[in-house]
Amino acid sequence: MVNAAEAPLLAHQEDDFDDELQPEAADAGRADNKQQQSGPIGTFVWLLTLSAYDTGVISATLVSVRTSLSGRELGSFDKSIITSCTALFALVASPLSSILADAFGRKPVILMADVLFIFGALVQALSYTVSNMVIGRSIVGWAIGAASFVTPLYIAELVPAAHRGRLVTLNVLSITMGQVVAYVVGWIFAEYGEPSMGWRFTVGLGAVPAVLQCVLVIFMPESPRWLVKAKKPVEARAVIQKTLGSDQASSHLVDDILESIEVEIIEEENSAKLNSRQRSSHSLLTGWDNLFNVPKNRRALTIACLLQGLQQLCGFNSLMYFSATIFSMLGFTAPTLTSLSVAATNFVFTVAALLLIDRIGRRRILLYSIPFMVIGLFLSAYGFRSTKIPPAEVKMSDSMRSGAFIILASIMIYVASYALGLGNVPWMQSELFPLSVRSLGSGVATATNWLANFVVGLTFLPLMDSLTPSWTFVLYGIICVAGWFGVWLIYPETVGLTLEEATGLLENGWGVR
Ligand SMILES: O[C@H]1[C@H](O)[C@@H](O)[C@H](O)[C@@H](O)[C@H]1O
Repeated sequence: MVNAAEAPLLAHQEDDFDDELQPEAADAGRADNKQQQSGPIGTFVWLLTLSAYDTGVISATLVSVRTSLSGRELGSFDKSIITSCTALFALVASPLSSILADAFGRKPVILMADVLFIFGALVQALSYTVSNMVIGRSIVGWAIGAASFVTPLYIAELVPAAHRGRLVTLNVLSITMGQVVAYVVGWIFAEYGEPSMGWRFTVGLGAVPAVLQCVLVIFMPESPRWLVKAKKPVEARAVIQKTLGSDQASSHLVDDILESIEVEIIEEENSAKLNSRQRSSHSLLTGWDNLFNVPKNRRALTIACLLQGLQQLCGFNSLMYFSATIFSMLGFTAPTLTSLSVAATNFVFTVAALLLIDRIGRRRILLYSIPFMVIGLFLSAYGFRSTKIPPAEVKMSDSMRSGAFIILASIMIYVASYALGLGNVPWMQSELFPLSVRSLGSGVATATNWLANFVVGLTFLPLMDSLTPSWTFVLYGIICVAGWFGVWLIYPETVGLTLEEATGLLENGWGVR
């Protein structure tokens, strides 16, 4: 997802910048944060859960749809396409929305995403054929791609400096939280709703946070950074004044902040010009050239793509999307409730990770947690092997039940260890890149994430059918083992380093000692 890509980048870079230039400004910002957190921006940040609702909602939907689409039970192919088209369109939409956000501002793009969320939710809720559902999920994919890119960017540009550093944290938290909400809603409608209608409410409810966000956005200001870039300093000034709270913000402080934004934009433009002159190529290509041909940038990109690719290819989202399908196949009587444990464990251990990550370190937390993912995957493979999957009409025997519980327990081990490491660490990607290629590098790594997400969503059920469930889980286990060696070989520890030190590590090699 492009979501966390830009946010941490701006967070760190502007944190340092503001703190260096005007200590009092940063202090005032910090004091002001406490007020901001509970204000509209706090609400706004939590509305980020919006894009995640739509990734979590599919699990319960797939088992509740039954024959309401195209008048037949969904096959593996239907389920795979319905699920993965969302990731595919998100992948295309995020780079496009970054162009729109530069041309027209952040607010119009957020509004556009909200309209797409509402429209997509309605199309899904009113679908009577598989292809209509695919269209609805694809529209939502566009919305997710745009929202996950522009919302954190907008918040990062709007909130006072000291608040921004928390954005990576909040972002992953709100994603996993959105998935929990979607699972709970899915479960309630699957259990208590009218069988052929419940799922329609589950997907349709995706429109509600979008409507709320629309209303909120209309009253929020445009990003001051974008306004300065668009040569509208007077409007930018008014926004800064407003976000600082008019009583505290002396005009001196507002001028300082405005000036710092202007200086930064001029520096960016100058360095872009200089680069393109030095390399005598078109400026659009310079960034790419820098990213691929400067060894330390190439190393940073390799690491970021390895981590993002591994985050998806380890198979986690196949559980996020299909856990209810798996648990109903295993004969659990309330599969949507059982699968809620996946989303809830993911959320709880994400919270734990965020408390631990700065103490244990990124490299170390990955090296410790991935082996437990492998254990969880191999144990579930064993569980699947020793459990005969009962035909739908046959009641479960005790041995079947204990096999099913082994699978459930090992999936929990896997999910918890995923959430502790791989679920979070890749989103710290921006700290690997120097400023000149930070945004581009994070964007490419994020695209790798969506691409791998798409591949996993598309192939999971066909793999379960053709390879058997056991071998599918073994395959994910092997990918994790390979990934562990990759991390061990090339991912240096960056915890506790300044951004310059972190990017400096990759100057003459991988920086792994
Ligand atoms: O960091 C997030 C989180 O782990 C989510 O639970 C998962 O669905 C996303 O794909 C991932 O990017």
